[in-house]
Amino acid sequence: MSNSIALTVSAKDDEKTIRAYLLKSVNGWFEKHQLSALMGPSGSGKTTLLDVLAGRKNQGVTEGELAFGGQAPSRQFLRRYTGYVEQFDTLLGILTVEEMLMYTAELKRSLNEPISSKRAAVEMVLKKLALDQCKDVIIGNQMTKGISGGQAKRTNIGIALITNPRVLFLDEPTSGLDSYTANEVMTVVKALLQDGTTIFATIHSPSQYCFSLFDRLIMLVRGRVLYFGPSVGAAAFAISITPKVKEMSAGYNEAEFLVDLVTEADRQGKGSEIADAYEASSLCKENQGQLLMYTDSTQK
Ligand SMILES: Nc1ncnc2c1ncn2[C@@H]1O[C@H](COP(=O)(O)OP(=O)(O)OP(=O)(O)O)[C@@H](O)[C@H]1O
Repeated sequence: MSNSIALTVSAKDDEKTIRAYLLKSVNGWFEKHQLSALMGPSGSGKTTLLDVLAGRKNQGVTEGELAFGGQAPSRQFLRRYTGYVEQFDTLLGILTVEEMLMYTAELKRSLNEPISSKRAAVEMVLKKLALDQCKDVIIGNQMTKGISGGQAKRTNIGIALITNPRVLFLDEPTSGLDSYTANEVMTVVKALLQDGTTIFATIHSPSQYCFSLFDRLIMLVRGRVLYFGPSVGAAAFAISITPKVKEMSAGYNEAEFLVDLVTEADRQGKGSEIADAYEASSLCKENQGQLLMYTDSTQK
């Protein structure tokens, strides 16, 4: 749950140092067994919000309230129970997929855990991410061809899964993938919810199929929320509060049009107008009411 999250950094304005908002009044909640998307134009604050939620932001001043299961997260909690998958692969090209996961297990799981148990954890991750078929293939690099782009994304997710996180943050899990492979990766991610994991992913322009896999969506413009709610109905709502700077022509899917529309409106200087319209909407009031109930119930 996040309540009134704001992040400011120092910036220069006419030689004066001011506080600039990267995030402002960001409210929302994410539930287990749910896959939530974070969308918005480039530079709208998606990675920044993901970093704040995952406790990885060490620049600027963060304000507001952040709770996991009703409690403010400690550093240990975040390290033990959350996993973060960065946009760019952090894999060692000389290892095979299985070796990479085993290396991570040795590095991140308890020193006292027997090797057989670490091996079992690696096998489980290989199975969950449908990586068993390529477990003995070298990861590779620009010079030596190894596993495919989709397999590399899944291996990267596997690294985060090795410690059994309860909350998984994914930054652009489909970037650089063709739509078939992107859909395949997101189908595998969706299946991870069965264990009760909460998954939150930034995503740029998802295919219609990929968008349909998301349960909830939070959409940002200029570091402010313009939609928070179920992904079904998101497009209609966001389109209703966004100035009509372009038409939905044939060939667009809803999610793609939504991002293009908001980006175009923002480029025309109407970003704050859209965020104001969300804040004045009945949806925002309902969300605030729900958030209050969450806060009250966890404080009792
Ligand atoms: N330390 C900083 N000081 C000033 N501005 C910053 C700092 N860090 C990030 N920004 C700005 O904050 C904004 C949000 O950046 P962020 O990376 O979160 O955007 P994004 O929505 O993830 O973008 P993209 O889709 O292009 O990855 C950008 O305009 C960026 O330039």
